[in-house]
Amino acid sequence: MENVFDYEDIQLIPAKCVVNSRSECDSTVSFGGYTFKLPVVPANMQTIIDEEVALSLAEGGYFYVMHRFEPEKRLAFIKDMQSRGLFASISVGVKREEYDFIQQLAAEHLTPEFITIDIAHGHSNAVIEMIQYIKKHLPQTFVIAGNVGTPEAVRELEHAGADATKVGIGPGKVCITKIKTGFGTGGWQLAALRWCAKAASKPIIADGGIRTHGDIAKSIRFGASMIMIGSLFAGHEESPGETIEKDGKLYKEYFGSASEFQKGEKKNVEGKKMHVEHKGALKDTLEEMEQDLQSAISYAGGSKLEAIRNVDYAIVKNSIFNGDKVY
Ligand SMILES: NC(=O)C1=CN([C@@H]2O[C@H](COP(=O)(O)OP(=O)(O)OC[C@H]3O[C@@H](n4cnc5c(N)ncnc54)[C@H](OP(=O)(O)O)[C@@H]3O)[C@@H](O)[C@H]2O)C=CC1
Ligand SMILES: Nc1nc2c(ncn2[C@@H]2O[C@H](COP(=O)(O)O)[C@@H](O)[C@H]2O)c(=O)[nH]1
Repeated sequence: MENVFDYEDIQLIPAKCVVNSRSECDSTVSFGGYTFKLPVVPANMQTIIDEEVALSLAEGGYFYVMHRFEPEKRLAFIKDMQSRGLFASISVGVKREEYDFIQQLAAEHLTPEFITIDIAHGHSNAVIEMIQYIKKHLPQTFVIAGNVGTPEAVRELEHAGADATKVGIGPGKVCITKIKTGFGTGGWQLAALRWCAKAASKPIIADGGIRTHGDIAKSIRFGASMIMIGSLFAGHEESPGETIEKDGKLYKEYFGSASEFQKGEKKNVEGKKMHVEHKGALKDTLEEMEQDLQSAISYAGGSKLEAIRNVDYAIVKNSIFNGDKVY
């Protein structure tokens, strides 16, 4: 791979401003037949989202993806969201019981608007078969498949019927895949995104490695339609992770979906737990993200998100760990 870089190695180059105020810039995005306030979605992880957070995001005009780690709650969740006139967006895995679940949804004529197939190594027959199964039984559902890190994988999943693919293997803040297996896009996630986006004919979700709000604009520049974020969304009042107090300061737990804390056992562990500083209300972070993105659009010389896609950029340095500690 040539031209390998990550978020911290890139600066976008400003173009002449065409607005008189940043408030004129429109950060909304069309995705899966809906328009959302931001091209950003909190990660489908158990310390990031629960039913309450999902509800407030959908009501507020934001995209969300519910996690898949309490499978018994999914049916009621879909019914509840749809009875409120909101979209239902859930996650599934690829094990046998997930096929039964899809069949049950079809039998009950319950069609979630979005289903995300959430697997560590998404370039696999298991995911291809699940895409095909969902498309056969729930043809109206918008299927997001992942995670992948190569153009071949994007093409294969799209060809199988995925409506969007999710790119990012190992760049996450609580990820240890890169250390335990030696594989992934950790340290070069932004370049991997660009590589995958060039092959994509459908939307791409950039997943993992976002450390600053500026990284959202950089993801857009390199081909993302939507950006999935975990660590920046951990630590809010509403975040489901446990709150702890240390030396008079409040923290919230954030653990990986492949960590022993999620799995309840030490088998194939590829995630860790950390504590992030308490950050206040989620809505304040979303508002700040919107303002920062509006500002980014103005620096891109436009008034809509698309303006960011065409800006020039400079590669400023190289680093392999994206600012993270190894453990
Ligand atoms: N984005 C990322 O970088 C990563 C994300 N994760 C997250 O962790 C959670 C758990 O993921 P995952 O372990 O895939 O889910 P599951 O534990 O549900 O595993 C899904 C299925 O895929 C099999 N499987 C998992 N990894 C591999 C592999 N490398 N090669 C072949 N088969 C495999 C599993 O079997 P078996 O367990 O027997 O192998 C199981 O049958 C997900 O939420 C995922 O998003 C995890 C790691 C990386
Ligand atoms: N390798 C692992 N990746 C994981 C795990 N749990 C979640 N994830 C991925 O991380 C992103 C969030 O990244 P962040 O940098 O924004 O914090 C999430 O969406 C998953 O794709 C895990 O246990 N191991």
